[in-house]
Formats: sequence, C-alpha cells, structure tokens
Amino acid sequence: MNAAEQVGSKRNAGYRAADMVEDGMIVGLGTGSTVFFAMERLGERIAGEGLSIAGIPTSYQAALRARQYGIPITSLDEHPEIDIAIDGADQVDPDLNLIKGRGAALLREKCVCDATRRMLIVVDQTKMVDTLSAPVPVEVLPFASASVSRRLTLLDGRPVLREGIKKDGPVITDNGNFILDCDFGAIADPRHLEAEVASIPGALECGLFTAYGEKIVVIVGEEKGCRIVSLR
Ligand SMILES: O=C[C@H](O)[C@H](O)[C@H](O)COP(=O)(O)O
Repeated sequence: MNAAEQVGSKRNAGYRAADMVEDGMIVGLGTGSTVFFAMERLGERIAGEGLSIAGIPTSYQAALRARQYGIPITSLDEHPEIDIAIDGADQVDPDLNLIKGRGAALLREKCVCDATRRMLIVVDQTKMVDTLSAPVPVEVLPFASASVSRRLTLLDGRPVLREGIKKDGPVITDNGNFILDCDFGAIADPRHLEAEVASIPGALECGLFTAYGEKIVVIVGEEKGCRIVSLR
C-alpha cells in the first residue's frame, strides 16, 4: 500500500466510525492520524446535520483538533461512563488485543477505553496482524524509569527511552511522565504480559489493551470502503 492509499484507507475508517455516532452521545476522542479523520467527519456532521455530541479528548492533540472541528468538549469527571469512543491502534490481533501508544497517549486512552460502553478502533489494513510484535510503549514515572527499565529487561523486554523530536531529551507525556518503548518480540500471551507490566511499581500504564475485546469493534479502512471486525 502506498502512502496515498494508506491515507485514503484511514479516511474511510475514520469516516465510517464517525457515522456510527448518534445524536446526544458522549464520545471518547482518541489520539493519532486515523482518529483525526473521524473528528473531521464529526465536525462536518455537527455543522451540517446539527449533530449534538460532546467529546472527551485523550490528549492535548485531540483537544486542539476537537476545537478546530467545532466538537464541544467535556471531561471524564463529568461523564465517567461514556457511550462510544473512537481511537486508533498500532497493531490488532485476531482476539482484538491491541498495541497502542505511538502518540504517547496510551494512559488516558486506556482510561477512556475502560469507561466506554463501545470502542471503535479505526485502522488501515497494515495494522492487522496474527501476533502482536510491535514495541510496547510503557508510560513510566520519571523517578522510577531506571528501575522500571530493569524490571522490563527481566521480562525479556528491551526498553528504550523515547526521545523527543524538536526537543532535546525524553518525550514528556501529557501527564508529565516518560515513555519506554519495550520490544518483547512476538508476544505469545499479551494478557499475561500486560498483567506483568502492570505489576511493576512506577509503570503507570502500558500500551497493551487485552481486556476489552468484547466491546471493541475494529473498522479496517480499505481503499474502497471498510471491513468491520468484532468478536460478536
Ligand atoms: O498514543 C497514540 C495512540 O494509541 C494512537 O491511536 C495509535 O498510535 C495509532 O495512531 P495512528 O492512527 O496515527 O496510526
């Protein structure tokens, strides 16, 4: 798939997800290039049809984009239960386990994923894999980055501190933390690995999402249209 085809696929996925949003819904707004197309379409629907929704952004980036598209913003404080969320992913396996966090928004994204009744994951076909194997982003308390790194190594991971672009030194997340990108190779048991990482003090969250398959609907954008994947 060339770059233009990939953009077209992402747009198809994002637009389909936005068209599944209904009037009056509280909508979790994920982070990343694919969700942007969903937000663009939501903006069109708000302006064109008078769609009435409120979004909960998972990052500064999502909040800025929501403002750009005229999507009213609310918060998880006001709506601890969310109707629907739209988010991207870096990899999706056949059990709908995910790796997320290329944009370093995984901590808030997992909070929103946990709080939502229905989770729409928008991807292009390159993200669909048989076995998760991308490096797993782990958001870490800066105080504990060396000790978390050591513990990840004991789990046979190879953690690398994520460096900023147009900034010297590490990426600082929207929550003021660091990201360790941890390569575990092919992940045989993602649920077990997620639990192992979660048990490390100072590892605040990791980009493995393995507990939400039942509420996830994956919208796989293709050059012409979309394919829907769910466990139900
Ligand atoms: O932190 C970032 C998110 O998990 C993204 O949703 C994920 O990395 C996919 O991003 P994109 O749609 O740009 O590939």
